[in-house]
Amino acid sequence: MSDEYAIRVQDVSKMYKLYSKNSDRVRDALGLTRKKLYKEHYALHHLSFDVKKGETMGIIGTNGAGKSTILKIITGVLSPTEGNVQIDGRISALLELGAGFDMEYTGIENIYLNGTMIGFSREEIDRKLQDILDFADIGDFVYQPVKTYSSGMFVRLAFAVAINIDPEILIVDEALSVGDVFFQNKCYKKFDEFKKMGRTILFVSHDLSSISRYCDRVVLLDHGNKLAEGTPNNMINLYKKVLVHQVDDQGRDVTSVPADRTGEAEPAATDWKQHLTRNPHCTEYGDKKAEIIDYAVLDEDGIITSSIMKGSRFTIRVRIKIHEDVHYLISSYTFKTLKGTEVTGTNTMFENASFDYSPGDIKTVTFTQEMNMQGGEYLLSLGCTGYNNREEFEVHHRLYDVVNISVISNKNTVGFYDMNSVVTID
Ligand SMILES: Nc1ncnc2c1ncn2[C@@H]1O[C@H](COP(=O)(O)OP(=O)(O)OP(=O)(O)O)[C@@H](O)[C@H]1O
Repeated sequence: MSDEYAIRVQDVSKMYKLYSKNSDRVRDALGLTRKKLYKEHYALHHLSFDVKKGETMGIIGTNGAGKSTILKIITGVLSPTEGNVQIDGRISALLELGAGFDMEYTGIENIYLNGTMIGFSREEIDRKLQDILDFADIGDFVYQPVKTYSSGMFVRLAFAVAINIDPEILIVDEALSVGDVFFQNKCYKKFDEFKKMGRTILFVSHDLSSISRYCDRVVLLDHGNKLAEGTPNNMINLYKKVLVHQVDDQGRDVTSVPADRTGEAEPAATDWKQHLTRNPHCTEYGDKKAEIIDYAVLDEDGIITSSIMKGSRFTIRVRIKIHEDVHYLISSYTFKTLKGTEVTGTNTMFENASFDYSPGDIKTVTFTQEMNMQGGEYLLSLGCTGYNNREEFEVHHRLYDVVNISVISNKNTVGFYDMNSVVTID
């Protein structure tokens, strides 16, 4: 393999045999029949990509896309059905929580166990021990069996071992999401140091902000196939379309989404919401004198999506059917954190956007604004309320926490909101 590459994945396929009965598996294993007793399931299909030395490569894709499978093949935990993988450099992998750890052993014993598995001598591990303990920062718990650890402590120790044994290639699968934010921050700092030292990182995550912030290139997998490979932002945009089924198996756009930006007459019937996953725990109520019949969240390219890049303009669109004579109608939206704190929101009354309507009308309300919330997960609520002719407040239709919106960010500040400070230093 040329010196340029740390990892070369060449035409790798992984097929699992799926048996409908356990007895079929046994009969097949014992060679008792010539009949094919299983269905073939390809977790990976002719996958090829290269990771250059010094690169941070991300792998993204929906659940079951094959991300963990390719990492396990690269680290040698699984063997491919076809194809091959070439590695140049000492690998340290942080895959599933617990892989390579013995639950009955203490933290210290596991450090030695892992170190020796990777090929270090006891003396070498002795020299690294303090760094590992400092990084893990789990105090006296290192003397306890790891089965007593919380998942957070566990990942601290596992990451501390993985990163401090001086690997040339670091492979991380999602595990960081378990730690608290400060520990995550410490790990990402270590990533930066690592990158500066010219080391290679292969990184799987559902956290698109981290992918955007740390990766040089990204491979997008879907159902075991490589859909595309490219810059983080291009791949994240394509992934957002995969999430709402707007690409074919070659990564091409296949749906023209009806929520238009052209100002043409609105089509009578829309079904934007089918492109978004509705929160199964959404609370819905109201007298339905006016009803929210459809809604969409669109990114700056007019694509319906539940992931918005921080700093970009985006749109919330709501279609309301007016069933009865209502006096003063208000359409609103609110973003909340997953813990239920309201972060921001507005409505047509605050925005002085009153509108005329009559029973039987369908109105589309469009809110367009810049996404300035921090990277993270939020719940969007929509409302259609108003005042009757006695000036009493009425709730016509509310969809509380109807969709989960991810804000993707490669810069975070403190709190919920970014004031976009301009900093100068004299
Ligand atoms: N031991 C197994 N036997 C059969 N099928 C398997 C096995 N392990 C994984 N698969 C299948 O292989 C496919 C890829 O799985 P993999 O875990 O690599 O996906 P992933 O992209 O890492 O998903 P996630 O994001 O949910 O972790 C899935 O369809 C999964 O069901």
